[in-house]
Amino acid sequence: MTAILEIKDLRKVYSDGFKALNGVSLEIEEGEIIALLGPNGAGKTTLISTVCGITRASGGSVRVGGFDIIKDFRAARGMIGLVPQEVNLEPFERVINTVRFSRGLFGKPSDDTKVEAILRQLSLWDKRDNQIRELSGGMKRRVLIAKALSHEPRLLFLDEPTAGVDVELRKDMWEIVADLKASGVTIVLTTHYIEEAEAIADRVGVIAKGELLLIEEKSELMKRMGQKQLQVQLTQTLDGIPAALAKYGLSLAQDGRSLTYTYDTRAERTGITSLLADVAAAGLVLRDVVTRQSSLEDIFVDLVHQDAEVEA
Ligand SMILES: Nc1ncnc2c1ncn2[C@@H]1O[C@H](COP(=O)(O)OP(=O)(O)OP(=O)(O)O)[C@@H](O)[C@H]1O
Repeated sequence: MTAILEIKDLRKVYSDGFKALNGVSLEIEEGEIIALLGPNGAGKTTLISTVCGITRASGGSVRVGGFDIIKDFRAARGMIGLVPQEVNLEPFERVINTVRFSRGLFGKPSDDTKVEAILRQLSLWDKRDNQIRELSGGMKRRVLIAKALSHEPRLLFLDEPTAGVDVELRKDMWEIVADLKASGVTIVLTTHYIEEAEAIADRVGVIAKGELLLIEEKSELMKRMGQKQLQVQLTQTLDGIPAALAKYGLSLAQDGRSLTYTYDTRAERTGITSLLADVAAAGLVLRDVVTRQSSLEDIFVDLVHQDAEVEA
């Protein structure tokens, strides 16, 4: 596989001195779907704008399909499609002309067969002669995607494609993204929705305060999510973990009144039955037992939180 996007140590300092990107490095293989998760103001839009040449980087480098975004701007930009967060369409323009015009902006010869294929892929062909103002919000978002695809880019950025969209439309969008991937387009999307990243991404990146804290295969993250914790609450207070329970790798709560056991839900044997038997054999009396599943959301919150602590 070849990298369609190579970002090295990308930095952005805005004119007011604000550091929005603090050395982000990232490689994306052709055909992947990457979801970038991050809280408000994390730098997601700045990252996309810099790659697309809308914002100028303060340091670092970006190559798209091997082309440097500064030295070979036209070639690099021609490979990218951008679907912005905000709907910025001309209300009185017809759908088909909007897409034709965008294609022309990239210097591509007019090709109505291509435009038709794009409109059909996005279920907009029946609306081709409608004015933009006559479309629903979901259709307008699809027009934005059609525009972004008009010059046949290989890498598509979707900046919060489902922000403020209802559940049904969100699922439609996920299907569109899956279709685009099947047609060979590499996709980078930003989102606040963890379930969105879970549903469609191959890899998930977490950005906070201008730094990429993690980028990992979704399946690896899912493995971590497979971990569950069992908290054994006791009637007595312990000073330490009893030797008879050493093999379970337990952690003792600060107040000495509960033991926590971490296990893999998908393992053949979780070890819970023998743990509880050994707890009883060690003379400990249970007050309660609580289980908890770690989710992608926990991982996300932990990471963002740790980052804030390091900085404090
Ligand atoms: N033109 C600008 N001048 C100064 N600061 C800016 C400018 N544009 C963005 N910022 C700041 O850079 C930081 C990152 O903004 P950015 O829009 O990239 O975040 P984001 O992760 O996309 O957030 P959201 O999820 O809210 O869209 C924010 O603190 C923002 O205020």
